[in-house]
Parts: sequence; structure tokens; C-alpha cells
Amino acid sequence: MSFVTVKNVFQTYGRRPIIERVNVEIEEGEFISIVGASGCGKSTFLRLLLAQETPTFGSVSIAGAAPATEPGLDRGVVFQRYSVFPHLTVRDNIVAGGSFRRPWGRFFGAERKAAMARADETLARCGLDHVADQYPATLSGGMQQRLAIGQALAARPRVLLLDEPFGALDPGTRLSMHEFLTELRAETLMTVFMVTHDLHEAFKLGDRVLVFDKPRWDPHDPNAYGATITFDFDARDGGIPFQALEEKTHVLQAH
Ligand SMILES: Nc1ncnc2c1ncn2[C@@H]1O[C@H](COP(=O)(O)OP(=O)(O)OP(=O)(O)O)[C@@H](O)[C@H]1O
Repeated sequence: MSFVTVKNVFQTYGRRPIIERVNVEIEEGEFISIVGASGCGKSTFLRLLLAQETPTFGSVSIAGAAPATEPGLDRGVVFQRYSVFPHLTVRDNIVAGGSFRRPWGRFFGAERKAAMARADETLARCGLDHVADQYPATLSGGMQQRLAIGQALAARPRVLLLDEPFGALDPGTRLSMHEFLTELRAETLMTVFMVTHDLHEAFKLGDRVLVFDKPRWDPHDPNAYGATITFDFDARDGGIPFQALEEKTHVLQAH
């Protein structure tokens, strides 16, 4: 059985369908990139995996059970959009991220020392070691976002959900975060779902790229139908070259 199974899922807000007939199976350790037009339900899909919402119809299961409503020891889901703690220093924010997996949520004595050392490693990887003792409010927006990503990764979750995690970062920082995430995946068996608007990033990082789109469209009522997964690309080993995709969609017949 697959690690994550999404079976015939529909999600409707009021009378408006957002996603419909979504079926997908994910193996543990896969990196799933999710792309699609704005407003077609990508974040809604992540919320269903997080159990922040329950589907109007259909089912979601993770490791053979409905996803727990709280991130826990058994299923360390951490969502990138959880904001950082303003009253903790940058280093303590990372330590706190790592402690989410503990039943009492705190480290003491030698364990705390080890947690601080691990936090310093994560901070160096995120390029935040020089601001370890500062508070988040003193950081730029991009640095705060890097801290949020570092905090999420510090918990070493079994499933990591990322909603446009690198969208606000400058190109250089973005590349180093790609490397960081790739290294971390090599070290853990983490399953990753990442929503991105950057196709190149989607194919570079993902094992698979899921495309959300509306297969049915009523020009008189654009909200009449929901979106579903219209493509499931295998992006391993370089995947389908990004350019080839573009060319294919723009092929004109010579005659
Ligand atoms: N709780 C809610 N109640 C009603 N409508 C909602 C709710 N959450 C989202 N929506 C609507 O559902 C649609 C899908 O939203 P969602 O955020 O999942 O899309 P998205 O694909 O992630 O978009 P983007 O790429 O712009 O982030 C949007 O039109 C949004 O306005």
C-alpha cells in the first residue's frame, strides 16, 4: 500500500467546487512538486493532507490512517507557514522546531547542548549563523522566511509540506536552499509536498510534478467546476526537459 493515498477527493466551499475527483498515490520518500494556476486549489490540497480540513467527499490516508489533526511524534508534519516565535532568538527558534517531536517539547542538560549544536548546524546551512542571537523582528523578510524553513526542517518531519517556500527569496539564497533541502532529503526518508509557481524549480527538486488544472471550464461561470490533477510527470533523472514541454505545447503544423 502507498504511504499517502488520496482517493476520489472533492472539496467544496459553500456551493463552489474547488477540487474534484483527485486520486493520487505517493510512496514514502518521494518529493512531489505541485504546480498550477493561481486559485486552483493547491493550498487547499495541502490543507487536506495536513487535516486542517476534511474533504467534502473522498478520503486521504497517510501511513494507513486518516491524517492526525495535530502534528505528533508518529507523524511529524510541519507546515512551512507556521510563523516563527517572536520572543525567541533565532537559535532558540530552531531548537524549538526540533523539540516539536518530543512529548514534553523541551530539551534539558546534555540533550539541550546537543540540540543547540544541531541548531547551529541548521543555522549555518540556512546562512543564519551570524544572527543566531538576534530576535526575528531584526531580520529581513527573506531571512525570516529562511528561519521558518530551517525551523520546519529541524523537526525532521516524516512528511514536509511546503507552500511556495522559496518564493520570496533572492536567486542566490534560493539556490542554496535547494541544496540544503536536497542534502536533507538524502539524509532522511522525508516525503515532501512542495507547491511552487516556478516550473524549473518543480522539475529540479521533484521526483514527480503534479499539475492542478480545471479540465472543464464554463466561460460564463468560471467557478462552476473545480480543479483536478491533470498531469503526473516523472521528473527523476532530470525528468522531462522543461524546454521540451514548452515546445510541445507550442508546436504548429507546417501545413
Ligand atoms: N476557507 C475557504 N473558504 C472559502 N473559499 C476558500 C477558502 N480557502 C480557499 N478558498 C478559495 O478556494 C480557491 C482555491 O484556493 P487555494 O488557496 O487552495 O488556491 P491555490 O492554487 O493555492 O492558489 P495560489 O496559487 O494563488 O496560492 C480560491 O479561489 C480561494 O479563494
